[in-house]
Amino acid sequence: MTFSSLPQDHQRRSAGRRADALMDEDVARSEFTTGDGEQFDREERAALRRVAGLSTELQDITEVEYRQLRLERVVLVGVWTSGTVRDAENSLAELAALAETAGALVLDGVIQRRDKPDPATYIGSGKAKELRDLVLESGADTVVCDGELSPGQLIHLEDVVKVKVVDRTALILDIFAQHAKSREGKAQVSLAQMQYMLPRLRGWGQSLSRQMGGGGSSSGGGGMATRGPGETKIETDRRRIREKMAKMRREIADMKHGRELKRQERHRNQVPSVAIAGYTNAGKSSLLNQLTGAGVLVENALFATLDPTVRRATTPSGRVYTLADTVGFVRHLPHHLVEAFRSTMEEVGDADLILHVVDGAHPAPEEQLAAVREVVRDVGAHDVPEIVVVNKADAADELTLQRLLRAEKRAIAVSARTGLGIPELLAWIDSELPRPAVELEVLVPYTQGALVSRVHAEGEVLSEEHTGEGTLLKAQVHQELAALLEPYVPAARG
Ligand SMILES: Nc1nc2c(ncn2[C@@H]2O[C@H](COP(=O)(O)OP(=O)(O)OP(=O)(O)O)[C@@H](O)[C@H]2O)c(=O)[nH]1
Ligand SMILES: [Mg+2]
Repeated sequence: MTFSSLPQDHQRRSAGRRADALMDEDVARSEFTTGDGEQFDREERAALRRVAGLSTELQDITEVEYRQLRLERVVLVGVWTSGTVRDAENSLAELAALAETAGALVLDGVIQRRDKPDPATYIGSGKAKELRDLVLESGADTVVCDGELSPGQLIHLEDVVKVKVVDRTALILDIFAQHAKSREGKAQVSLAQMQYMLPRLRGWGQSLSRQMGGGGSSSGGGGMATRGPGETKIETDRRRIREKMAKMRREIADMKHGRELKRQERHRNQVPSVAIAGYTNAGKSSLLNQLTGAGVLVENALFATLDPTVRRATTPSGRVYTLADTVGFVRHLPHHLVEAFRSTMEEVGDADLILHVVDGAHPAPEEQLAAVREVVRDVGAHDVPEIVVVNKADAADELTLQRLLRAEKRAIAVSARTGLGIPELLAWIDSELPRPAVELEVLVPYTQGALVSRVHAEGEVLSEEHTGEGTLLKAQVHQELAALLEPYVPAARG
């Protein structure tokens, strides 16, 4: 990613770029909207509002030409049904970031105020024609809609704007497909893509049948032609896809079994686990790197991480725990994907502690917190203790930080970039990890040094003394370690 994808960057840029008369008019109009519950201004309803500053087109002509060779040129369109104009613009800015992450060049973005999306064409039919003009004027080859469209809406809107129309769901699926690395991650994404594709086959099938009809089918006999060849073709395609999906589900179930075993292993060793969850681009991977020194990919792009990474880490007091990085959340995460990515969510549900990372420099961090919590609740992780880690404190404004820390009882401000607040966070993690259950006193001979190290790493050492016979330890350890130490309990040796 060579250009910035952060929504707030768009906003910053948009603030300084409102010279254009049309935009000025829009800005002026937006002052009439004061938010929820108010009757929509008539003019507002009629207008296709241009969201300023969304274009990521570069001024440098050589770079533009280079990018035009390989990137799709897109225009974004959203239907704004509730909330303030800022909410609507944020949503479209996020869509722009998603489109860029998918490798597209965003030329323009518009939103329409409506009670609900038009059942036929998503935006109103009149607006769809205006959108067609915008597409022509900007030279776009794709329209991206900020929602999940029905198969019919996609087809009808495509008929009007005469370029490819994709929705938010398809876009996110595409990003996931580009980024998934592990075999399981890849399988899950293609399963989700097939699920999304299945009800939308009709459209492709229809145009296919038209083509075939034109070419003249070779079936000859009129008797069996009660069904068009196209329809038969769709049915075969559907069946093939269903079979493939079933096969894929079985494969995923097998892979899941392997992961399950690994997790049980970790459980048996009673290594406490901490899961990092949070909205996409909040800085989860950066935090993992800060806490463990791991070299996990950090990118100013949405969904840089699509496979759960688990690292071993040590608290300041020397206790070992595992830290899992997870896939980021996004609003309106396609339903099939929530299902498909349950695997990484399961890490979250199973953890002893959740570090919920939120980007303190984002314009709407509270919304991100809420969106993540909704999914966390969905996977049954509601009783796992949570620490809210307000990240990017170096870039966030002080008021926002104060507001978040006041609202969230268990929160801490950090910067994964500068290291600010990290020692405090580590100390907090240390105090939150479950305490080992068995307290014992042992005299471990010096030949068993490895065992002493394990007590340090996995248990809690209360006192340690080096005697002539070995290390005299008073410690709290988990069951398994207690069993290994059993022979060295002085009383047992008589
Ligand atoms: N200013 C600032 N930027 C940060 C900080 N932490 C992370 N970033 C930046 O935020 C962007 C996203 O960081 P990642 O760690 O990849 O975020 P993530 O939550 O893992 O993102 P996904 O895996 O894409 O969901 C990168 O450009 C980071 O450099 C911070 O403390 N301060
Ligand atoms: Mg990441």
